[in-house]
Amino acid sequence: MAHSDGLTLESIRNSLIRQEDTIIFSLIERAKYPIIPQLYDSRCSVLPGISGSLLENIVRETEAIQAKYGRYQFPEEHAFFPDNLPDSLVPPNSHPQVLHPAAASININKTIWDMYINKLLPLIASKGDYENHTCVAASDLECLQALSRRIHYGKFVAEVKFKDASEEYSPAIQAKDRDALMKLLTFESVEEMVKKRVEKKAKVFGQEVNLTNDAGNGKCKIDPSVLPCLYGEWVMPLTKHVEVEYLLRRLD
Ligand SMILES: O=C(O)C(=O)C[C@]1(C(=O)O)C=C[C@@H](O)C=C1
Repeated sequence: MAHSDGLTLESIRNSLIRQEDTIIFSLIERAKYPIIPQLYDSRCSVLPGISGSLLENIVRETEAIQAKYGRYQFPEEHAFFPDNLPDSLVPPNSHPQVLHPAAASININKTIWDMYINKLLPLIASKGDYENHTCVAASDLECLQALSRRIHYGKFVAEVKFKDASEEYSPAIQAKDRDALMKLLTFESVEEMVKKRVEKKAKVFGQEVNLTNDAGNGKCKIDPSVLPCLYGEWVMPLTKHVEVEYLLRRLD
């Protein structure tokens, strides 16, 4: 069903499908590099007078620049270090506001950061060193932002589901019944399809391409089985968590 803002569950799902490509390409890029412990450990910081890990500092400062130029005016964008961001120099965009204003209070980037560094990275890279630490941090930031956008897109999914069936969702929202909301918004068959598709995309996008052998020797730049695991254990559960958090505030 299309709403006044033009959104449908199908259009939102199409966006999630396209975002899979971004996530998988960014992970394939990140898999080129090792895990450099000095990048993630604040005790190893080589920056005089600066606290926090090198990655934290690069992300914080990159976000400050992007905030200045309007990145966080878009409700699908969430900063990892939202405190003390500079004001945007760009005039507010004129897109209609689709989400309930309470959406702005939901940011689960701390959980996404922890999942990415401690769970996902070890599945796609091993410890080592690479001279250009900043280059690796930039690649981490690409992955983190792509994952964050996808997971927080749950707010849009939830908004459309609510508008499609407010009479079903409202009693569970009023009762603050998280389990009932989770049940209402879960589509197991869709989740199974997503897991199969991301594995297949990783196989296709990650293959070696050469002129003599189209099949690329079966070699893959990233282990395709990481993708259904990433989506099944973290991306979809966290998206659903965002959906529930959003719905709980939807009638405020
Ligand atoms: O497509 C939906 O209905 C969603 O809510 C998105 C999503 C996902 O994260 O991919 C989450 C929950 C559903 O069970 C299926 C898929």
